[in-house]
Amino acid sequence: MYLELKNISKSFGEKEVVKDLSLSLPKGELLCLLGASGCGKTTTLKMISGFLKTDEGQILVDGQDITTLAPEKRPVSTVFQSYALFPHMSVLENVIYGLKFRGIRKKEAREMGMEYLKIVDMEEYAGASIGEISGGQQQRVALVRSLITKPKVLLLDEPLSNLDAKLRVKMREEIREIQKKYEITMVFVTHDQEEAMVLGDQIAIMDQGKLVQIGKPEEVYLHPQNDFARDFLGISNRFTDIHGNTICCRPEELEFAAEGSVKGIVRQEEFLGFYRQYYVETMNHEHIIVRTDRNIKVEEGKEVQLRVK
Ligand SMILES: Nc1ncnc2c1ncn2[C@@H]1O[C@H](COP(=O)(O)OP(=O)(O)OP(=O)(O)O)[C@@H](O)[C@H]1O
Repeated sequence: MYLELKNISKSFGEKEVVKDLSLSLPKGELLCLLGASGCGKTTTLKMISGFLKTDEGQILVDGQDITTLAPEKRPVSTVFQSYALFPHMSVLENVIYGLKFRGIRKKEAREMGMEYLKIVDMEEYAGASIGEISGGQQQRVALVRSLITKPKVLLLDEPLSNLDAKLRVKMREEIREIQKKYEITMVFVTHDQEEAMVLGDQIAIMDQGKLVQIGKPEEVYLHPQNDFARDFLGISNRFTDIHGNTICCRPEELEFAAEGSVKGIVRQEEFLGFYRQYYVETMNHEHIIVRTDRNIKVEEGKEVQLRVK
């Protein structure tokens, strides 16, 4: 494995924020670290980058134990949520900043910088100041600034959270494309489940400092190991059927039927373009979300029965 976290833990005072966390990632894969606010994602990332010391455990990159190395000695680079670009420098100067400390001559560094700006289609902005470029463009600059030092592992801490919904989708596609093309090993922190599913070769779900499950998006979605993973990744229903059994299923796994396993009343209907979403209240006052083909139209207030497909 290329990146290995072995039983790492971190406490702040009495509070244990990361608890005995182990995970590994092959070279060239993108891992999405997914979890609710405060579950320890950023703390985990900071331990990999070296900005925080681990209390326990080991971190290995490409077989090298980096647990006690200073941040600048680690073959790791981070793209922060705030981008952390230098406002008084031009785009190009920002991109080549990290090369200064590597003994690369200015001329060569500038040539490299232009090459990297080309990757994200930004070479014409080389001389612009940071304030003159848009949020999406700043994101691109932050990305290539981290890539230019050729880190073995690139860490991204909610890098898209400052962008509007449309740009987020565009930028995540760009990041994925670059990641695949250059076979970069990445850890991408997000609390957006859709982002995690689209981007990740692997998804690691964290809860209260612990790893709940790690696997391919499909694996985690279709075979959640426990209730937390099921509820966290995608929408999940839990209700009691007419035989008294507890049923857990996804909205798309249910359909309206003449004779189903649960009865209820349609409380709300939503048209979402390529599907319809229904909110059904059962006789036991449990709430179920159902997603159907958009051609299936049921009036609000109607009594219905549902069946697991
Ligand atoms: N330097 C610190 N000192 C004390 N407590 C801290 C420190 N850094 C983080 N914490 C606490 O550790 C917990 C985990 O924080 P962390 O930033 O890792 O969470 P997160 O999963 O990245 O959350 P978010 O999605 O909101 O960024 C939080 O309760 C936070 O308040």
